[in-house]
Amino acid sequence: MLNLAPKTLSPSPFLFNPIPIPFPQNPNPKFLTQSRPSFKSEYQTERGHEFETGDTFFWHESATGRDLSVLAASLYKKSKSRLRVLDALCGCGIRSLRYLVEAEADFVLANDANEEYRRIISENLSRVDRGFGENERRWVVSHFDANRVMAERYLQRDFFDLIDVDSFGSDSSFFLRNAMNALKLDGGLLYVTSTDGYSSGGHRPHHSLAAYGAYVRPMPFSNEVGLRMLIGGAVREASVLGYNVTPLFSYYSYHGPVFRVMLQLNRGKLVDDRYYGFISYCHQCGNSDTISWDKLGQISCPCSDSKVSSYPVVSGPLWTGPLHDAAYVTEMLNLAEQWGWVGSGKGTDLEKLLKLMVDESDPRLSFGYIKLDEVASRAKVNSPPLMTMMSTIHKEGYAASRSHIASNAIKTNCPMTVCIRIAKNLQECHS
Ligand SMILES: C[S@@+](CC[C@H](N)C(=O)[O-])C[C@H]1O[C@@H](n2cnc3c(N)ncnc32)[C@H](O)[C@@H]1O
Repeated sequence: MLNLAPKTLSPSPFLFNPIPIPFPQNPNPKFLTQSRPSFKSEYQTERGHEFETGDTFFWHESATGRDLSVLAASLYKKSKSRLRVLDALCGCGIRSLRYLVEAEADFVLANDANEEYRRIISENLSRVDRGFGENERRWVVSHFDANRVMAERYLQRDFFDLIDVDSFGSDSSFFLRNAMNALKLDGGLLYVTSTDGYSSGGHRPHHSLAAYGAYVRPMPFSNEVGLRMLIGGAVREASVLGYNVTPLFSYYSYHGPVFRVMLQLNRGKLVDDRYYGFISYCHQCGNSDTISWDKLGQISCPCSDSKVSSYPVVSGPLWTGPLHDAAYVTEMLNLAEQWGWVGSGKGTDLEKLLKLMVDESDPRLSFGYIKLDEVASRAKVNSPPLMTMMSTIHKEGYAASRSHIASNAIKTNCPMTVCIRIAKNLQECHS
């Protein structure tokens, strides 16, 4: 039986072989050597926590991504009364610190392959249990390749409730199999990241095929495709292991750009092909659709007279199901309000984001989003005002919501032809 009690500092007593892997052997050296964001100050404050960043890889633009994961982790702790976290690529350790303080994690293993970060991570985490004896510490720092840490935890049957794989700049698919193996599979959480805007934009389909198992073509809602590509890759990997995946929230940020998804894994039902399939986009008429596996040979588009159209381009397989669990996101919003992060007329970006995520979860909405610039260009009118467009779409009996991904776009089940007609009418009314 493993002792979960707080341990001394690295090298981690959890690991089979406490000899760190030297950098050149790291399987992903490109990631370690890439240029890092620089800051004037070596100290930062986030949600009231002061911490040192020094020369570590730290982006304050990722604060919202950290807020979201801490909220989800805290809800998990409240429902399961336990929370063991692996912060597998921890940088300066800010996430580990926040999981310990805000989500009240019982234990955090803060790992970063870069040994030069040892002092900074340890000092940042020392602030958490200040006043406690060394034996009462809830955290351990290690410096190994993340895949190695996860594989060793799995072999020791020492599982985590939450694994955070912040693989900024590299493919999280590289870590997925080991992360899933090291996760508790009665609802354990896996937070994964991609910064692969080229692949989601359809600019390197062979790479997206290799990394995420999806051949991705250019589509106007490519940033949502990026989230679906990331989830789809995890769905495929999980189903190999006999697990199913539920996205709790999916977050796109244009800083990077970064795609982050919080996935819940459970044993049992394998990949649900209702939610794992193909997406088509017709450049001719602007309509998009999902295509199930059994309809792959019969792709046509409403704008085409012929049975088999040459117009739609197809990407996939991707996750085609809901991007968020609306109930979970609502609980996150309530918790954020309790913590004073939102509410009282503050109208914070986090509040707007969480509310948009709930709106986006309306089951009547189709995947993707329609950019109003595209509607305007097809209708040959000026770009229609977003709120007027949405209310007119509602009046016509369709569902519509704003998108957290693109500010001048709507998610809707309204066909492009109807959007074009509405945009033309709006222009006529105002001229
Ligand atoms: C995006 S940064 C982490 C940022 C941090 N999670 C935060 O929120 O501030 C990625 C980190 O992963 C580390 N890293 C790169 N490859 C790794 C690997 N294979 N295993 C473990 N850590 C790795 C890098 O040293 C870098 O600090």
